[in-house]
Amino acid sequence: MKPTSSAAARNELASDKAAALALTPVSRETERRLDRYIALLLEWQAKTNLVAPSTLPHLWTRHISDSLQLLDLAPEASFWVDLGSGGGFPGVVLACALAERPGAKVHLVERIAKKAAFLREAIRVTGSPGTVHLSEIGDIVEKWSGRVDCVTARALAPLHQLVGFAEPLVKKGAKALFLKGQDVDAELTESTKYWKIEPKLHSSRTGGQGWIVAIDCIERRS
Ligand SMILES: C[S@@+](CC[C@H](N)C(=O)[O-])C[C@H]1O[C@@H](n2cnc3c(N)ncnc32)[C@H](O)[C@@H]1O
Repeated sequence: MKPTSSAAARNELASDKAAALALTPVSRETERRLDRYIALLLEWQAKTNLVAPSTLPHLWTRHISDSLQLLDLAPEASFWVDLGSGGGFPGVVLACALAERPGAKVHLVERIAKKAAFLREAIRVTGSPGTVHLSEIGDIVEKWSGRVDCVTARALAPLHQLVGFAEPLVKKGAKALFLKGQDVDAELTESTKYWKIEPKLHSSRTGGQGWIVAIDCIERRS
């Protein structure tokens, strides 16, 4: 798909944007930031695979709304850590949405240099409160010293691994919010072999078979 060269593709994306903003409304300022982010993502997508090409016509509903819906599950959270940010979902979207909240900050952790470079550029062009860490997740979460209210991950790893990644941050008081697909029950069963957790499941507002797993407390089984 070549969205910028096709009027039909532009129209499709515009109607997808309208559907997404009806589902997860944002302020005018946030919408402008998200527009800049999407424009950059489409530019970079030609040289770096940031999202699955099949999802390009539905960038707003599949990726932007999917990310924005997390805000309602942690309305007071100002300090976020997004693990394995890739093309910026949900991290960059959250940073765009939190830009008007004084003092808010989103940390984005990504181990691939090219993707981290994209994330830095996305934070710059959107003027959002984000910091990109080019790092392995394991290296950074163990020595995290700042405040963290919420830790997120999407399309990163099976749930039992995500719980392990998030454990040091949840022990510091963070709530974990993981975006998961239809196999969430099997992933929860597997996770409880290794971890004592009391997850809350929220069905995704973006349709399909998606779930958000919210976890406030993590203890390793001995
Ligand atoms: C499939 S992508 C998902 C990206 C994004 N969260 C999304 O939903 O579109 C997973 C990303 O996590 C990064 N990643 C995987 N394991 C990681 C690790 N141990 N430390 C840091 N980044 C990691 C990968 O480089 C990749 O960019």
